[in-house]
Amino acid sequence: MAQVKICGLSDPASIEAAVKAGATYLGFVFFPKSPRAVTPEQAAALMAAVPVGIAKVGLFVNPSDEQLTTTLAVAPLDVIQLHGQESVDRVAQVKELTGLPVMKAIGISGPEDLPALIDYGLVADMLLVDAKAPKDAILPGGNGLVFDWRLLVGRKWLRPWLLAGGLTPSNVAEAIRLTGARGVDVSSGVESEPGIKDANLIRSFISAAS
Ligand SMILES: O=C(O)c1ccccc1NCC(=O)[C@H](O)[C@H](O)COP(=O)(O)O
Repeated sequence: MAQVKICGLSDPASIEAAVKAGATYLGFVFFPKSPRAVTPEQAAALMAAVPVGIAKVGLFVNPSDEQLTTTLAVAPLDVIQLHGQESVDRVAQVKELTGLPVMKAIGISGPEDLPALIDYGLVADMLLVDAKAPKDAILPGGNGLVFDWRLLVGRKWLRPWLLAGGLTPSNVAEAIRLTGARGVDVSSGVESEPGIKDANLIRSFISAAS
């Protein structure tokens, strides 16, 4: 079974569904422009119901040191996900500052984006390989866009990685088969509308990724 990260959780019922269905990672979005955004206090309350052994991932976009430290003072995160234009050096700084593993998101739209997988793979603990957001997008992720999975076929990886971008209960099994991904991430593919997770879709997605 592939590891599954359900991203953008903001209500207790969805967290319960994800936990019971066997999610490995639960993602909490600390980016105010997102319809999935939570405050550190809201995240802390939601995380109280998460069993030990399931990683609580905090998603940040170009965070300042202050945003990271004030969030961590309230919300007990296990992993930091960086989903902005953070440089390789900044990834290293965030690891040092927080003492936590960092998952760096890499946006892919074509072969020209693949070298970043090596550059960031040298410093990040994990990679999240996602569809690159359009230039005019409000959100750098969570847009339900698929990239050409064939770009990843046969690739040797320096680090553990999750496949993301437009995954749904209907296409996740084929995405895993084609890319060999051992982990997958989903947000909008398990929502009934932007920011509203659907427990049935969460269960279907995790079952299909098994
Ligand atoms: O989901 C968001 O609202 C979001 C906002 C800002 C930066 C990143 C965001 N999501 C990142 C994720 O990890 C998503 O799960 C990933 O992009 C896949 O999203 P989707 O294509 O909707 O499944």
